[in-house]
Amino acid sequence: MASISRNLRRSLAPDRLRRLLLLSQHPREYVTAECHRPVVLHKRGPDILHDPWFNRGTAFSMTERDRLGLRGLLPPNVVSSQQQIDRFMLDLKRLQRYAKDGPSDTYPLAKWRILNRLHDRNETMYYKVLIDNIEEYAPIVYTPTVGLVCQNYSGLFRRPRGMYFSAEDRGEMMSMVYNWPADQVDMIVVTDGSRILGLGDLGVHGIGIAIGKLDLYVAAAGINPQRVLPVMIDVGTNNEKLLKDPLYLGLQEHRLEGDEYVSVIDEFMEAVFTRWPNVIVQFEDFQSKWAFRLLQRYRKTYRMFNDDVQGTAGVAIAGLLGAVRAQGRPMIDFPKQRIVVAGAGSAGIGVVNAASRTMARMLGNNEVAFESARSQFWIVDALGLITEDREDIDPDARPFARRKSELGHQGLSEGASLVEVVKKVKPDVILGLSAVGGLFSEEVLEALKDSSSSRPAIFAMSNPTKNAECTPGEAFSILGEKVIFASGSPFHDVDLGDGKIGHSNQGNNMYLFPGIGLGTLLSGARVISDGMLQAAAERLASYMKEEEVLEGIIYPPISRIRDITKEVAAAVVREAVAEDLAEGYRDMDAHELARLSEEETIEYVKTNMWSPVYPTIIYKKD
Ligand SMILES: NC(=O)c1ccc[n+]([C@@H]2O[C@H](COP(=O)([O-])OP(=O)(O)OC[C@H]3O[C@@H](n4cnc5c(N)ncnc54)[C@H](O)[C@@H]3O)[C@@H](O)[C@H]2O)c1
Ligand SMILES: O=C(O)C[C@H](O)C(=O)O
Ligand SMILES: [Mg+2]
Repeated sequence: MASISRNLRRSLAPDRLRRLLLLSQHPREYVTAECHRPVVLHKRGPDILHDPWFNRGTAFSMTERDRLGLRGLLPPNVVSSQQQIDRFMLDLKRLQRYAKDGPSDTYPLAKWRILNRLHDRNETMYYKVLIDNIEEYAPIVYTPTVGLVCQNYSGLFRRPRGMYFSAEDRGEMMSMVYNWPADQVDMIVVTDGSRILGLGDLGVHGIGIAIGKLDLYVAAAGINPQRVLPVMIDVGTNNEKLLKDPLYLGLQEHRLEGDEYVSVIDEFMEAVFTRWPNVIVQFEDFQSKWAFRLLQRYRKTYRMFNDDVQGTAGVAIAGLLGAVRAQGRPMIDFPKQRIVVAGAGSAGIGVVNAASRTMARMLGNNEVAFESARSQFWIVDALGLITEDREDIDPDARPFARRKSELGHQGLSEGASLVEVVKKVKPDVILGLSAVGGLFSEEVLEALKDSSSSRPAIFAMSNPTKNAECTPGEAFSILGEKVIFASGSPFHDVDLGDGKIGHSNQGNNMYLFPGIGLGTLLSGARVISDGMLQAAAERLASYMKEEEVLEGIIYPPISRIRDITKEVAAAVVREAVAEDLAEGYRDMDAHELARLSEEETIEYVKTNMWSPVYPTIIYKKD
C-alpha cells in the first residue's frame, strides 16, 4: 500500500493530510487498489485453477485450498509467491535455450512463448515477472518481438485473448460486446491490423500489438489486468500472402473501404461506449489514411486517442527538447532548431504538427509564430522533399510543404532526395518515421557532419529493429561522441573506447501512452485534449535531469517506466482539472481533485496503480 512521505506529511494542511491518509489507508473507501480488496467468486475448485485472473497455483494456502475446494488438486507443498517466481525464472532461463523451433527461430520468440503460457495460466504472476524484469521482458512482450509474434500469429495462437469484431459482425456488435466477461473495462487498445509497426498489413494477426500495448498498461500504468481489453477489428486484409494462406486466422477478403469501413468502426465505438461508458480507447497501428480521419471523427465525442499520431508526437517533442538542452541551450531555443523529418505518415505528420505547435507557443502563438515554426521543418517522403509543387499532395502534409519562395535560395526543389536536403539545410535534427531500415545511410550521416548544431541529433524511430533508419553504432562511428541518438526499438549503448559511452535512447511512445491513459482514467476527463497531451510531453521532457541530458541521455531507461508513467499521469490529471474537463473518478470527485496539490496528485495516482499481489478470494454460491 502506498505510504506518505515524511516531507509531504509536514507540508500538508491537517484536513488534506487526513484525506490523503484515508486514501492510502482505506483503499476500499477511496481507491481501486483491487489487489488488496477481497474478490468474491461464484466458482470453486478446478474452475478457479483454470481462471488466469484468480489462479495462484501452488501458492494457494491450505486454508484457501479448503475454503475454495482445492484440497488435493495441487501438490501438497505450499510455496510463497516469491518461491513460485524463482522456480518459474529458473525454468524460463533453462527453457529459452531449448525452446527454439529450429535454426531460423529466435530466442526472443521462445521467451515470448514461455511468458505467454504463464499469461494464460496465472496473470498475477505473469505481471509480477514482467514488472520486476521490465528491462529484459518489455522487448519480448512489446517492441520489437511483438512484431515477430504478429508475423507468426497463426502458429503461436493457443488461447484467444481479447475480442474480435469482423465485417461479418455488422449489426451484432451491440450485443456481442456483452460476451466479454468483465463488467468494467478501463482501457481498450484497438487495431485494424493495417499497419503493424513497420511491417505493413498483418490483418487479424495484428491483435498481438493490442495485447503488447495493454501489457505495458498493466506493467507501467498499473491498470488492473481484469479491466483491459485488446480488440481487433477485422475488415479484411490487403496482404496478398495472407489472403492465400490456408493458416490465416482472419477474413480472407480485401479490406472494406470508404463509408463501409467507417460504419464498422462507428458501430464498434457505439457498442463499447454503451456497455462501458467510462472506457478509454487507444487506436493503434491503423494505416495513416484512417488514423487521422478517425481521430478527427471521434476525439470530440469519445474518450479516445491515437497513439501513433499523438503519443508518438509527445515522445518526439520531449526528445527534441532534450536534444536542445543537450546542446547546453535552454528549451526556449527549440524554435530555432532546423528539423528534417523522413516519413509523412500518421507518425511523421503527427510529430511535425505537434512540434510546430510547441514552437509556435514558445514564439507567442500568433500567425507570425506559426509561420516561423512551420518554416523550421523539411519533410521528405517516398517521393522526396514535399513542396508546394507536389501534385496530389496529401492534405495532412500540405501545411508543411516547402513554399516556392523558400526553395530557390535553399537550392532545393520538389522531390529533392534526403541526402540533398540534409546537405543544403544542415539541420540540427534528422528524424525518421519512414519504416525504411537503413534510410539514414552513410551518405546521409556524412552529410549531417555539416550540421549547424554542436550536437546534432538523430531519431531513428521506425520499428521494429530492422526498420530503424540507422543503428547507434553507425551514428556514433560516423558522427562521433557528440551526436544524440534515439531509436524506436531498443539498442545497446555503444562503447566508444577510453571509457566513453555512446548512449542509445529508446524514443518510443511507450513513455507516454500508459500515462495518458491512466491520467485520463483518474481525472475522469470526458475527452483527451491537446493540452492534456502537451502536459504529458512536457512532464516527460522535464523528467530528465540536466546532467543526464548533457551526457546525451534524453529518455529514461525502461526500468523507470512505472515511475515516469505515474508522473505523466499526474500531469495529465492536473491539466484535465485546469481545463475543467475532469469529472472525477470513483469517490474522488472533480471538486476534490481540484484541491489536490501537485504532490498529492502524484500520491493519488500512485495509490490507484494496481500491483501484482494475489487477492483474498471468497467463495459465494450464485
Ligand atoms: N518510435 C515510436 O514510438 C513510433 C511511433 C509510431 C510509429 N513508429 C514507426 O514509424 C513508422 C511509420 O509509421 P506510419 O504510421 O507513419 O507509417 P506510414 O506507412 O503511414 O508512413 C511512412 C511514410 O514514410 C515515407 N517513406 C517511405 N519510403 C521513404 C523513403 N525512402 N524516404 C523517406 N520517406 C519514405 C512514406 O512515403 C510515408 O509517408 C513505422 O515503422 C512505425 O513503427 C514509431
Ligand atoms: O509499437 C511501438 O513500439 C511504437 C509505435 O506505436 C509503432 O507503431 O511503431
Ligand atoms: Mg503503433
